[in-house]
Amino acid sequence: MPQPKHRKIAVLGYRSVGKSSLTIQFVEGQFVDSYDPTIENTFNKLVSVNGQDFNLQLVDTAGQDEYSIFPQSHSLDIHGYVLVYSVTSQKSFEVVQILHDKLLDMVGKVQVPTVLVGNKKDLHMERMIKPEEGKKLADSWGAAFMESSAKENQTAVEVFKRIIMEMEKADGNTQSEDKKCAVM
Ligand SMILES: Nc1nc2c(ncn2[C@@H]2O[C@H](COP(=O)(O)OP(=O)(O)OP(=O)(O)O)[C@@H](O)[C@H]2O)c(=O)[nH]1
Repeated sequence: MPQPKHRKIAVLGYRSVGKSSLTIQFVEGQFVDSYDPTIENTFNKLVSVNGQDFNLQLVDTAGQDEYSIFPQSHSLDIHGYVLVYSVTSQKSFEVVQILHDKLLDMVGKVQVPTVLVGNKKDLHMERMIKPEEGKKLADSWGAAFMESSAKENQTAVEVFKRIIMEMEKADGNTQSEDKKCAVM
C-alpha cells in the first residue's frame, strides 16, 4: 500500500459564496444553514482515490473582495485551489477572476491545479451566472469546472475529488477516462 500523500488545498472566493459550507459538507457530511463569516479554518480529512490515500489539509479562508490584499500564506505550500463563486452573484463571479489573477501573480506561475466552482446551484430562481459562463472562464484558465450545492453531499465530495485529480495531473499522474475515480 503506497504511503498517504499529504496535500494542502486552499478554498478561496468572495464572501458568503459557500466556502465553509462546501468544506464542512465534505469533511463532516452536513449542511450548515447559519452564516458565520470565516476568519480562517483548517480541516483535515483522509480520503482514498483509486487506491491512493490522500491526507488532505483544507484551508477554508476568509472571504475576499477585489480590494483585499492576497495573503502570502495562500500561496505557500498549497498544492491546489478551489475557487468558489455563487451562481446567484455576479459580484462573486467578478471577484473570483480577480482572485485568480492575484493568485497567479503571487505563486509566479501561469497555471496551478485549480477547480472553479459555481456554488448554490440549488437556488434556481436566483441564478445570475449560466453554467456556460463558468465553464468558459475555467477553460481560459486551463482549470476544471463544476457547479455544486453545499446542500448535497455528493457535489461537495465531487469538488474535492476534482481538485485531487487536478493535482495528480499536475504531478504527471493522469487517469485514463475509463478508470472511474472513487472517493472512499
Ligand atoms: N441554498 C444554498 N445556500 C448555501 C449554499 N452554500 C452556502 N449557503 C449558505 O450561504 C451562506 C454563506 O455560506 P458560508 O459557507 O458561510 O460562506 P463562506 O463563503 O464561507 O463565507 P465567508 O466566511 O464570509 O467567506 C450560509 O447561510 C449558507 O447556509 C448552497 O449551496 N445553497
